[in-house]
Amino acid sequence: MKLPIADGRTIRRRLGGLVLAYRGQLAGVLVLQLGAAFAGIALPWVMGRVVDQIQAGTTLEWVRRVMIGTVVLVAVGAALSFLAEYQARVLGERVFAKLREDLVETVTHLPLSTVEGAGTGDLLGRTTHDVERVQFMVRQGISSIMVLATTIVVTVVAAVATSPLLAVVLVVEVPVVGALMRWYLPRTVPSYRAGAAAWADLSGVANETIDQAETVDAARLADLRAARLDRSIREIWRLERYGAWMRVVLVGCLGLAVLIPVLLMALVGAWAIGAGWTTLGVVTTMTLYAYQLRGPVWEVTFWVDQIQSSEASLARIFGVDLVDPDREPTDARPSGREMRVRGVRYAYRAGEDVLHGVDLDLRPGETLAIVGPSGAGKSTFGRMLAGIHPPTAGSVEVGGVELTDLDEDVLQRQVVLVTQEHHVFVGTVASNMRLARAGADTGEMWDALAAVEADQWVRALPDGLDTRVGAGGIPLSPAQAQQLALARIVLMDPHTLVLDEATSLMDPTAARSLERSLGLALRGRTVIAIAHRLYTAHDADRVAVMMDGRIVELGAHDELVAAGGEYASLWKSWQRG
Ligand SMILES: Nc1ncnc2c1ncn2[C@@H]1O[C@H](COP(=O)(O)OP(=O)(O)OP(=O)(O)O)[C@@H](O)[C@H]1O
Repeated sequence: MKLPIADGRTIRRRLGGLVLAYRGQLAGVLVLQLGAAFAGIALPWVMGRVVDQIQAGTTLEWVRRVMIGTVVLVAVGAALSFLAEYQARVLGERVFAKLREDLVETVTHLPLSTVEGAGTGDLLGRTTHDVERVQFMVRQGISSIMVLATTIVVTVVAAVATSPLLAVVLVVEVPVVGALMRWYLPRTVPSYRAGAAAWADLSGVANETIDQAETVDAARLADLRAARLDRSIREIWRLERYGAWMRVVLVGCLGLAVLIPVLLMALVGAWAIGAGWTTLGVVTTMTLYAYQLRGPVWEVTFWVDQIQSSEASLARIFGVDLVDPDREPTDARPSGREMRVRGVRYAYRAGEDVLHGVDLDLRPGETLAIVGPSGAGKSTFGRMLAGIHPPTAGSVEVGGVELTDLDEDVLQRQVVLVTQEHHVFVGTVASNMRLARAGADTGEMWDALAAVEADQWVRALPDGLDTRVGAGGIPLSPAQAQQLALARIVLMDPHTLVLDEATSLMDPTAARSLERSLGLALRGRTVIAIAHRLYTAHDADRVAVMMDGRIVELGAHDELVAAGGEYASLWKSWQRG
């Protein structure tokens, strides 16, 4: 399964939305650029007048005055250009920031099942490589394209006003440039798209290999992974080389094409002067206009190329938005803490159920251990109970409301999944805590840390809550990272917790101190413990035995042992060690 890719219409609609959102600033930039463009066309016009006046026999004083005026005009034009460029760059940065913020917002709310199905590599490629590819376009393209558009339009209008006849020469290059682009684009656009996908593939493979380095080492997969990376790199090399070759050809041909109007203007102008249709001054002005247009026309093709190459990346960035949500939250609010599971089924792949109609009623405040052999569906069921995956069929309700009808803020105050992976995010201790509740104040954070006995080591950090931790900051031990995660749970304050192997990866000493913290975090909450060691089950109020995606036994430890069923034999064999 791949993440969707946006079509041309969606890209235009999204870009149009961005432009609309910044229309005020855009209009401001446009006014400044128009001013700069008018100053730009004045110079050739003045030169033409000077030539005509000199021919007619003017005074040196007149020429001197005109030249001083021209210098002032150029200075004003330069100042306007600077302001326009500055404002356009600021605008570019704003639009790019908005694009990134929107993407982060979308990505952080993607249904987990979609991300898992598509693989994290694809998403990573879109949020890194594709964003990098469009950033040049958005940050610099906006200002450059606006400058080009205003310069070309104003210059052509001025040329038509100066000499409609000679202005025709200005457009002779249009069909030539058009033909070049028609040759170039259909050949390169598909390679841009393939290139974007190949880069995403490369980052996915590299990321997966680094992430799973231990597995790669253990299974001696290094050579296979290296060969896989080589394949990706070779494909990128092939596409990039093709793209570079096409650009070399295009640039060479364009260099000649943009010279056509300048040469032609001088030739046709000379002929028109000879025929008495125009003056040397007008031809001077028109030749200078043709010369001035050379750069912008060249640049337009550069930006058309950039737009095409960015379009492939934009299609992938905006495509993330097209993922269907796996739930539609409503305003419904639970009327109690009881959780009720009815007929829950789940399939990672269509038609292959790993849960086959599970029923369960949880009693508020109880501890329920779920035990069973590996692959029985315990973790999958835990994710249903925490509202992470909506069930394929059936329902999981809290206080009479389906978990998937609750919006994220409400859901995390009801039930939270605690896994064995506790990532420390780069940032301060406080920012790590505020992931649980953005508005938490310092007092609440200290209370939460104290609740899991983590306040002492946080106080001992150089800047307390404001100490930077994680990669690049002060490294935290696995136990500290897990305590931080538990403190986050205290901040979220859900009434129910699903624990999936919460302490199994710890070394025994760390595990004991952590279990104290865990015990403190669990106090007063309903707990569903996915138990991989049966003493967790022994201490629980009730035990559910899961086999092949079904709960086959449910009751207190002693009752189940006495009943002599599956649990009794599991318990016996576990006790034997
Ligand atoms: N992301 C996934 N994609 C596809 N199949 C999956 C995925 N996760 C689990 N499964 C499959 O679903 C079934 C139930 O797995 P689950 O992890 O829920 O069992 P478990 O009882 O928690 O096992 P364990 O104790 O080994 O963690 C297994 O057959 C497993 O291979």
